[in-house]
Amino acid sequence: MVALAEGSNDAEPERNAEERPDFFASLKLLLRYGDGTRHLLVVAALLATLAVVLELVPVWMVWRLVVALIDGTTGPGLFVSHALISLVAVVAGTALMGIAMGMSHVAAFRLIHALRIALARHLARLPMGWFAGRRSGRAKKLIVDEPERLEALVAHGLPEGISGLATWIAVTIWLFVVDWRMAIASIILTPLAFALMVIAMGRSSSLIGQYQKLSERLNGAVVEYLAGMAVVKIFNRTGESLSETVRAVRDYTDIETRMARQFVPLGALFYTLVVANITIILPAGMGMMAMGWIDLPTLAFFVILGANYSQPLLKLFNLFHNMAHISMASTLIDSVLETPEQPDTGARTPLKNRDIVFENVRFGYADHDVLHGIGFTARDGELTALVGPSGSGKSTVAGLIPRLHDVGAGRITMGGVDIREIGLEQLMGDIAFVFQDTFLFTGTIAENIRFGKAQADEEELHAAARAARAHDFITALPEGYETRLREGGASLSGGERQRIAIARAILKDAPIIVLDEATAFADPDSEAAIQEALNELSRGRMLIVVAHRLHTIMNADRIVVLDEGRVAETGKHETLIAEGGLYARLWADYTAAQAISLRDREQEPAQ
Ligand SMILES: Nc1ncnc2c1ncn2[C@@H]1O[C@H](COP(=O)(O)OP(=O)(O)OP(=O)(O)O)[C@@H](O)[C@H]1O
Repeated sequence: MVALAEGSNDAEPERNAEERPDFFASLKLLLRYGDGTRHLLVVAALLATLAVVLELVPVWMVWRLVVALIDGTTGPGLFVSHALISLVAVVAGTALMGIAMGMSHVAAFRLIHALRIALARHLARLPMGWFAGRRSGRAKKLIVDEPERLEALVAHGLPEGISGLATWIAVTIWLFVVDWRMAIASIILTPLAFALMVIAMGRSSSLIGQYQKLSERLNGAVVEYLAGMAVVKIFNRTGESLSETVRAVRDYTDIETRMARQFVPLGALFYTLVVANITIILPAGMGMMAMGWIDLPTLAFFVILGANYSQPLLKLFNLFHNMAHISMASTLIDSVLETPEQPDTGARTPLKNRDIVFENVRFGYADHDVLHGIGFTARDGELTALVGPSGSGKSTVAGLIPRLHDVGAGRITMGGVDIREIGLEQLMGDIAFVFQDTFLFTGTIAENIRFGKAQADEEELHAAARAARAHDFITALPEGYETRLREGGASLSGGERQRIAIARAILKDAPIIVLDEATAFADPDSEAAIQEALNELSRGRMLIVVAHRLHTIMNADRIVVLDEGRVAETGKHETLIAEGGLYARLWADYTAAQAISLRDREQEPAQ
């Protein structure tokens, strides 16, 4: 079978990115999204360098005092002045480092903010196929957790690393100017330390792909466990349902431990070698002094300064330790931002009408084909109904109209133009979509309805809610339109949520409404209210309805009957009934089910 999945190709670059981190990805992000942060970072690095130099002043002062002691030129004044200079240098150094850190943190937070916004915007422009198969925990991790990792690099790593390195290079040059042989003795361990650190980073980055997958699995497992809490409780399956979460936690701990085991021994050696140069300086210096190559003050200079000046490099330890994580996060962010958006011509296309025509449309989700050559016409201003057995592809057909997915083959036209040629803004402006599973955001009811038209005033808002038969139940709530909804609108009934979604669509006032009818509502009153709301919605508009309750579409201008991803029949209710085909069978089943439910309802009071 031909795979028609439109989203499957988009997933590839990111999947590859999961395997190995790109150590330059953070830099790439910083260059691309770091507007307003780069100058802060340059100043922060300069201030931090100055601070590190100032931190070395007391060491220099101690050396001068030692030299004075050796020369016998000390006096109380010298001690006091050197102590004062050291004090001023330490205070100034601490203050400058504080300012530098403040600036680098501001830069980091700006960058993280810019990345989160860019990710959120970009995700909204990706084809829905990209999201298929990705657990919601993963998307949350991508926007919330991954950018956070850059804080360690931008706020700490860059200023501390640059200042540490700059000072180290400057002091090394100074050491060479004083005595090149002793300078070699002072620095000989440092390149070794860095070589070990590079090996340690290589080791931990070999596991980072696995780490990434397990940490996403953990996020997904926890999010799902919490979201499915009601089911877990009802089926009393706390133990079993926890097992996936427990496994995810255990595997995550294992990989963290393995990474630490790979990194820590070499990392600890780095730490030791950076501070161990005194063990070379002392014996080498004593030997050279014995041979008369250097004098005592020079030895003192190297013992005091040479042994201390590499210390700022230790601040790089944490950065190196986290570098694999940071680079992996940046690589993932970069690969998502590089994923091509849903194609959009951006064109404003004049249309002669809004007839929607499916021409031999084929489509499949990632793992299987669902539509096999769909063809039908939904005329402007008419009510077209999509009906068929469960799983026949009705919701999929409806979702193709606002391009939630793009067709695999064939085409869909509006007013004679392929909908992929029409700019998304124009297409989305023309279509309002009411989903089967209404999603309401955390926020007030008013905000949720205004999702249809952000600038709508109160009058328009109430009019839309009235038309959607939602006004009465909203005003009956203690806080009315200002009632805050929890995530997904969990505090409302299914019917109430659907009516808010319809109010949203009415407020949007789009000429085409695509409605994926919810399969069941809690009570007949609610169902009647929704029916009225739908009638209101269809007034003067073109309506395409995925219908389950067939009496709602008896008057449809055209009923398209789907069966296993194909159009089985098309026509009006009476004609289709007369033909005695699939629709007639569906109608017979539906009316029989209605009769049973009516009988049950009539019997209820007697029980
Ligand atoms: N997001 C998805 N990813 C993968 N497969 C999907 C997805 N959505 C639907 N399907 C599959 O596509 C087929 C058609 O589903 P669709 O929801 O379009 O049917 P339907 O006629 O609307 O069903 P129902 O009346 O039960 O809502 C089914 O086999 C379903 O399992």
